[in-house]
Amino acid sequence: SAVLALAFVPLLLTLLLRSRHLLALLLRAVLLGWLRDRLSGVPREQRAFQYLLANAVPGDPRHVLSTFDRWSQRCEHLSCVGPVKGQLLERLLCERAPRTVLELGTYCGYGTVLLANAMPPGARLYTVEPDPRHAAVAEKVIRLAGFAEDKVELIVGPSAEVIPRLRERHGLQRAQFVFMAHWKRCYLRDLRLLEEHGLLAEGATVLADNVLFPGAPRFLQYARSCGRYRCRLHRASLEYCPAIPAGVAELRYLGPG
Ligand SMILES: C[S@@+](CC[C@H](N)C(=O)[O-])C[C@H]1O[C@@H](n2cnc3c(N)ncnc32)[C@H](O)[C@@H]1O
Repeated sequence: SAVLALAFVPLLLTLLLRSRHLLALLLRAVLLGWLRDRLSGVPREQRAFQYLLANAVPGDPRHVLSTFDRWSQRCEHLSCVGPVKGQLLERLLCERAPRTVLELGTYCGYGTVLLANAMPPGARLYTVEPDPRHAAVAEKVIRLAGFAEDKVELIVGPSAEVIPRLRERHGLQRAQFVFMAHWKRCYLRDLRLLEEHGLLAEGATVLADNVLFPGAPRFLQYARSCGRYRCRLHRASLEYCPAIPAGVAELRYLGPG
């Protein structure tokens, strides 16, 4: 049995070597974050906001974003879209100039600030976050970056409850740009909800983050096969982890068909 056990050593080493970046992420983002939360009694999102307050220039969205990036790269990992995929978002927003933008999954407001900064003048952004603690941080970050309620509206609640009442309660007739960055298992359900409630404008862009890792295979399969979208996959790396490959799906809504 000792010989058998020894035979597994190279296999184990190979597995460890291959998944070293994932293990490092797990250690940094989950274990260390949890430990710091317990020791300090302050959640990491609040710690990030304190860093922003001390270092970011109020009213300067670009500076707010770069301060966030510094925090995530040097101090603690945050699951924000980050600067690399952020460039793709900015480019698409510039090209498409949407008047109405919807973000699912606000977290600390990084993506919200990035989107709001790249939208054309007069455009309106609705962002949805179910966790009240994250929403409280995001609200402060959005206002710190200089965006008022008439430009960016933060809606607290889970997407499945918020989407059906977006029109009546929040006045969103149709979204021309949707950024999905919440739980991957909700992507397909929420895309279908947006379709059912007629909330996607014809030609709308739906950008879905991290569809390869952690991954949203059913969403991708639906988007590619239902005939309502033109799909493109942008290969990138996971936020603040250049060694972990990731992908962003860009969907162009062709109409109900
Ligand atoms: C990866 S973070 C979003 C990052 C953010 N878009 C950014 O770029 O800074 C995912 C967020 O989705 C939120 N979330 C989870 N389930 C959700 C749902 N059903 N509807 C809306 N947001 C959800 C989580 O609470 C978390 O804050």
